[in-house]
Amino acid sequence: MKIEDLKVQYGTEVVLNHMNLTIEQGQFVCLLGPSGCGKSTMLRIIGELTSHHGGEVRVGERPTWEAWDRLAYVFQAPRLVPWRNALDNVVLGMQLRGMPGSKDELRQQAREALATVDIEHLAKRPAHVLSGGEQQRVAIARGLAVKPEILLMDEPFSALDVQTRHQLRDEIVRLWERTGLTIIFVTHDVDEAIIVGNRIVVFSPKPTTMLADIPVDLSHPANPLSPQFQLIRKQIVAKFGDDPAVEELTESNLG
Ligand SMILES: Nc1ncnc2c1ncn2[C@@H]1O[C@H](COP(=O)(O)OP(=O)(O)OP(=O)(O)O)[C@@H](O)[C@H]1O
Repeated sequence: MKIEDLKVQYGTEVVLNHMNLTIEQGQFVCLLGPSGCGKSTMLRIIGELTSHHGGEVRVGERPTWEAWDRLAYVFQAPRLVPWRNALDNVVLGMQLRGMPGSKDELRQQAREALATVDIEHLAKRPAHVLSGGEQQRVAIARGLAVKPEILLMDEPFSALDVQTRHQLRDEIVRLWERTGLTIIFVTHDVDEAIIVGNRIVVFSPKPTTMLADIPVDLSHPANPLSPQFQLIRKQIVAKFGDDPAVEELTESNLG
């Protein structure tokens, strides 16, 4: 996936300008930066949910509007149909994508996607009675069921309680290691970025620039108590100097 000279402007405000980013297949890339710097905007552009005003975004050889079938999105809120059960929410996602197969075949694939996130046993439960963590697992299963090459995740765990957030971080890392998926993960939490990502792209506060592109050569999920973790943390925090944005990024939610 390649972003070249990207520009996004709303009215007179330029949110992103001259942004370049190349992501290789199989990377787990965290886009880290303070509120309002344009992380979600960049993700939405990759996912073709919003348009840009300059530059190019390509997935493989194709522009994003031709590559939508290679991408899946997981939002901060699970966005399930509340009266449908978990399985049928996943099937709906597949149907909206126009995936081929009979209803039974789609259901079987949906069941497999639920099993990937350990909630096959909840398949028949209506979405509105599921816990927040269970709902987010359904949302991840819905994303996986369309068999994407790139999973786009926009602060997917930030609305969850601490324990569930930790569990899902571990699970997404295991899933990434098992599947070789490319994951692009937006967060404003420096610890979360180091725990899950094998590469961290650090955005400055507005006017937004890329402050750093940091490889995380740790075994994942990374252990926050390890000296290597703390070293990378220091490296990121130093990029912000005295900027007050650093407080937001380091408000630890490690629990
Ligand atoms: N459709 C839009 N119209 C006008 N302004 C927009 C639009 N979409 C985003 N913006 C503005 O662009 C800036 C970047 O927003 P974005 O949501 O990408 O930030 P972010 O880094 O993801 O922040 P957060 O972590 O708070 O979600 C913000 O100032 C936002 O108000």
